[in-house]
Amino acid sequence: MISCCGLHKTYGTNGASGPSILADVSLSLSRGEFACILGPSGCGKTTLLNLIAGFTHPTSGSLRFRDQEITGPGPERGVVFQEATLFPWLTVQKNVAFGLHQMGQPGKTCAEEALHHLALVGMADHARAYPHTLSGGMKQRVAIARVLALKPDVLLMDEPFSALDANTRERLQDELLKLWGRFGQTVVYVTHSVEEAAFLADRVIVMGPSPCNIRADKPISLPRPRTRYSPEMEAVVRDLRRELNALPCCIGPTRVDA
Ligand SMILES: Nc1ncnc2c1ncn2[C@@H]1O[C@H](COP(=O)(O)OP(=O)(O)OP(=O)(O)O)[C@@H](O)[C@H]1O
Repeated sequence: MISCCGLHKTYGTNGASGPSILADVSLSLSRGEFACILGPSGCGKTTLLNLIAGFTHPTSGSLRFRDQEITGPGPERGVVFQEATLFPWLTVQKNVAFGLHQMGQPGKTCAEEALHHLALVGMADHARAYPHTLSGGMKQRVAIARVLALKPDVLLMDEPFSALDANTRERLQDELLKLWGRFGQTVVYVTHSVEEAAFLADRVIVMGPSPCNIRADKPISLPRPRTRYSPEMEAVVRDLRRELNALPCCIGPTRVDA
């Protein structure tokens, strides 16, 4: 579904090479796979996600979605950010319908589809509410409904639940897994939480700094549905923590000579 081969990313200015943000990252993701990306702050997790989303371009290397070079964002790759970026002047339903309108669907279909997807995330009763009246967890549900309404093949999620309290985070993780079980998207989920990665992922990709690239790629073979607190889960968490503890702290990108 997604393949990155020898990806390098630098942010240069005026033609000069800037710091090396990603160095030789290669990764293949299969259809329906749930991959978590784990790693210390600043090791390039969001940069990798943004490249797959098409928000930014690799300096070199190849990046493909279904064998086509990724040249920009597309509805087949939906993104959920850490903070729900809803339009404050639109109701919840209109926020979800917005992307469908943009894709040229008729108004009635957009409204119905929006309501249907709000129901999937338990927000249908709030369809007429405005974003400022919602809690953080509710806003994130709407953001997920908005992305799901576009029926993406890939869900790119950048620490989507990290700003929420522990109970809400766990509830939303459960709901995300139910939606994923139902629709089978490929999910790339960036997190700082070892426990979250162990609970959600089929596969955990550990990134490290200096140079920023992939250090480990660990299949998580725990059966689903998973129990958060079990000896098997604790063993996976310990193993992931060992991987992370072996990494140096990220002290910023490596400067590349111009
Ligand atoms: N637009 C940009 N211009 C220049 N440098 C950037 C840009 N975006 C990110 N960086 C740098 O790239 C490096 C990786 O950032 P990135 O956000 O991908 O890391 P991360 O692993 O997601 O970090 P965190 O876990 O803290 O969110 C950082 O050193 C950051 O300063």
